Amino acid sequence: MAELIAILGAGKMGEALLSGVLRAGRRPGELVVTARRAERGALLRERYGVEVVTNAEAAKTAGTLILAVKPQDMGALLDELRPHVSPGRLVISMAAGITTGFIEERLPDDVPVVRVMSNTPVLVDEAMSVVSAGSHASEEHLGLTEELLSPVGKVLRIPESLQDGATALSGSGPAYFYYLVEAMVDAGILLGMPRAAALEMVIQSAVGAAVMLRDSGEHPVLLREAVTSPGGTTIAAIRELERHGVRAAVLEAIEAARNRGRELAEG
Ligand SMILES: NC(=O)C1=CN([C@@H]2O[C@H](COP(=O)(O)OP(=O)(O)OC[C@H]3O[C@@H](n4cnc5c(N)ncnc54)[C@H](O)[C@@H]3O)[C@@H](O)[C@H]2O)C=CC1
Ligand SMILES: O=C(O)[C@@H]1CCC=N1
Repeated sequence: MAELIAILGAGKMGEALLSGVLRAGRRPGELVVTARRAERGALLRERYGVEVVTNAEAAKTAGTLILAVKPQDMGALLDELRPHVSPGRLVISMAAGITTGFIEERLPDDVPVVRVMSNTPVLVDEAMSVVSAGSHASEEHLGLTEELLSPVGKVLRIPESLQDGATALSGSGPAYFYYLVEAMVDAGILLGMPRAAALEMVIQSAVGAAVMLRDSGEHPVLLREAVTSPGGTTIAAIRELERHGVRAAVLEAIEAARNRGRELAEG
């Protein structure tokens, strides 16, 4: 039997990964989950057919432990796991801000830790996941992590020093696009459109733009220039975006997210 994988703290991200790993062909018997609330565990058991165990049981039985709790809950979870984790286990953390050093300090010596930042498009196999090795994690551990994540999207190796930046850029990234969609739909309402029609127009424009960004091989600047006719409508909108400092706001917003990530490990 393949080694057991445990997802500890299966909330939004843990469940998204669980569903992705199952879609990728693993059997429910190859996975276990832990949950703080019994009802949450029962729901996951019913929805996916996976066994729900305690954190201690997961640590004792699983070869790979995926930590998917909030950063604020990580210290308490690691204290609970410490007596049960042996050096053979691979620990993968999905938490924002929490460094591999934070985890290594709280677990027995030499436990390999890989830090991952993924995003919610895991749910549609379009995640962006970035991975970094802790001080005891080898090429094999990075490879195992990539094997788990690649069926649910793209995976990139990055130095751990860039993890908080990646969290701000791609971990939180989907939220910025949803926010822009919301704002554009509001603009449609302002222009007198029915909400449903505005939503359809904006979503399809977003999907079309995303597919062109991914598949055309063109730089985003060239794609935008192709939409922006001389003396036309698009440049009138771009002038307003520039006048309101939207580019500077994006730079500052993403820097603020990076800085917040740095604070999270401090509790
Ligand atoms: N939501 C997102 O878009 C992303 C979240 N993340 C990271 O993923 C992690 C989880 O985030 P979400 O899924 O959004 O949060 P969530 O709150 O939906 O899930 C966390 C789950 O862990 C459970 N939990 C807490 N302590 C526990 C314990 N000791 N034992 C068992 N279960 C426990 C909670 O009850 C909850 O169900 C966070 O560290 C976050 O930084 C990373 C990338 C994207
Ligand atoms: O907002 C957060 O803290 C998490 C991490 C990246 C996306 N969501």
